[in-house]
Amino acid sequence: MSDAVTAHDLHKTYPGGVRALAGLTLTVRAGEVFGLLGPNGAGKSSTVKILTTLARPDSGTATVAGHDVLRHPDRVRREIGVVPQRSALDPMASGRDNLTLQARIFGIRGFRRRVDELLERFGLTEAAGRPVRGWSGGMQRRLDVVLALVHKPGVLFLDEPTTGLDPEGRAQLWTEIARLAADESMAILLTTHYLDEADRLAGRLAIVDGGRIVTEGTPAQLKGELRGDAVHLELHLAPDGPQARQAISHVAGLRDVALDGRTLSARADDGAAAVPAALAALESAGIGVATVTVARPSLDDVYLRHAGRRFSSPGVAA
Ligand SMILES: Nc1ncnc2c1ncn2[C@@H]1O[C@H](COP(=O)(O)OP(=O)(O)OP(=O)(O)O)[C@@H](O)[C@H]1O
Repeated sequence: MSDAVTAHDLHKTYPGGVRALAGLTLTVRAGEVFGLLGPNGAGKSSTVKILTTLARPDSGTATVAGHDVLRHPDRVRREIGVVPQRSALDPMASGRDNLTLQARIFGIRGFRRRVDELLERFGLTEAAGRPVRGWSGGMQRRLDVVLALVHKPGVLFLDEPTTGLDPEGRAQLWTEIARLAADESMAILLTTHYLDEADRLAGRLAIVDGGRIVTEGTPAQLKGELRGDAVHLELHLAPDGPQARQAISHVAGLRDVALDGRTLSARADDGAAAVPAALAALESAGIGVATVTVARPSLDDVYLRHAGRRFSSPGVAA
């Protein structure tokens, strides 16, 4: 299967010295949904901007649908659909007028049928004649996706598509995205800072942190790397952290002990069996524990392992 998107060793530093990309490399295969998962500021949007020809890297190379993004940006633009983080809809125009304008820009013949089909498929036919500003956030976002699909792109970029949507709007859009990927055999590059979104939609995903990919694989592979259970112990007092970490580092059955704020995390082949010994060790060190949880590994645990902190740490938006 050919590669729909390749990025090799992308570097980008913005004026003022903010380093957004520090050697990012990724490949999206034709027909797959690839998730780029990372917290705010990780470099996801900078990657999308380069791949969609809206920004240039300082160094590195990239191709989309077989075209070099720097040498043939016009060819790339014809092959891609982009749903940007901020909606590009004209709020005063109707849904149908927004789509018609887009179809004309791309010079699509017989676009009325295509527009009607897409409106129907995304459940927007009834609202299509009304100005977009009166639509719900979820409907507007679905129209953003439709807008990106009018010219039948082979590669679709979705930049944090569900940010700001209520749970119902998110669930509906997830269903549409999953269906799109299955029906259209289109490559989709999805950026998100929602772990559950990446888990649900991406066939493969890469975790991006500090402008580079720290790990990649299928969600199941990434979680499978983490043998056994995830044990999380929340301490009463954050300053106890280092001593608590020391205290449980010798407990039999626990490994990969990490401290983030006042939460100690560890892996265990049998979490339930290891917890009593961990609690006893902490008690004899005079350290109070507020909560204990034992769970199957999640993508959050994968993130912790590779980025060295929890996804939901202060300063890391989840
Ligand atoms: N135009 C710009 N000028 C200066 N700094 C920028 C610019 N765009 C992005 N940055 C900085 O580059 C870093 C990476 O930003 P980027 O938007 O690529 O990350 P992100 O993972 O998409 O985050 P978000 O989810 O907030 O969009 C951040 O520190 C950001 O503040």
